[in-house]
Amino acid sequence: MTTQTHWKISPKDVLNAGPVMPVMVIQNLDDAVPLAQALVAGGIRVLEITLRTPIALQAIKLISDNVKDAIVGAGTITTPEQLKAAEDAGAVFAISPGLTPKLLAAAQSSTIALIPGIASLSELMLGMEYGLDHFKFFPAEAAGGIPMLKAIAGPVPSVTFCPTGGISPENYQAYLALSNVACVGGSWLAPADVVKAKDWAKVTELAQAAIANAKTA
Ligand SMILES: O=C(O)C(=O)C[C@H](O)[C@H](O)COP(=O)(O)O
Repeated sequence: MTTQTHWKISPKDVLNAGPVMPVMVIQNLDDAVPLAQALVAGGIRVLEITLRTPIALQAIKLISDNVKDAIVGAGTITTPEQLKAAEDAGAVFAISPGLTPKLLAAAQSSTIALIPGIASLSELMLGMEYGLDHFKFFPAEAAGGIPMLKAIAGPVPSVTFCPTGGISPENYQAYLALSNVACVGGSWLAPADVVKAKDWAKVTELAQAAIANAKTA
């Protein structure tokens, strides 16, 4: 198995840093630092900033430079060019919704960790051929949810997942209880309306609740 010893952080450390990973869609650059600070204040260190908005790379740079306890990752990475841009902006890991041989190959020579998404056994096996054993499971609910993860644990027990897509306060504890799940991802931790209202206290409250309820899972 190839090991990515040159990555700034290991996918294992990213997925084990906490039970929940917020999927952040930042529309206004002014929101980037206060939103990240609010999540960190609530006990969440690993942040996924999606490349869904034009200012996402600037947001990654601002948060990396100004929120010292945050472990900053870029989401929605689909190409080697985006991986490079995320690396240049200061992200220490990248998450992709899926995987391609081109992206997997580019990650081998990147300094930042790639946590690619899979939704099938063949995609998983392709990622494993590149030495990976930590993946996003996306879109979790639509791609088979908990029964799918339990089924994968049969033939491939050595792989760990961060299920994302359709995860909510109602179902995340059941995912966390699975042997092959280290954390879950979701946009519910940074809801668009709460961010728009700049209600940072609410963001901290959501983070604290997610962590506290994960412990009782
Ligand atoms: O943009 C990306 O990088 C993605 O891959 C998708 C996100 O992780 C999910 O869309 C989050 O799903 P929800 O929590 O159901 O909103």
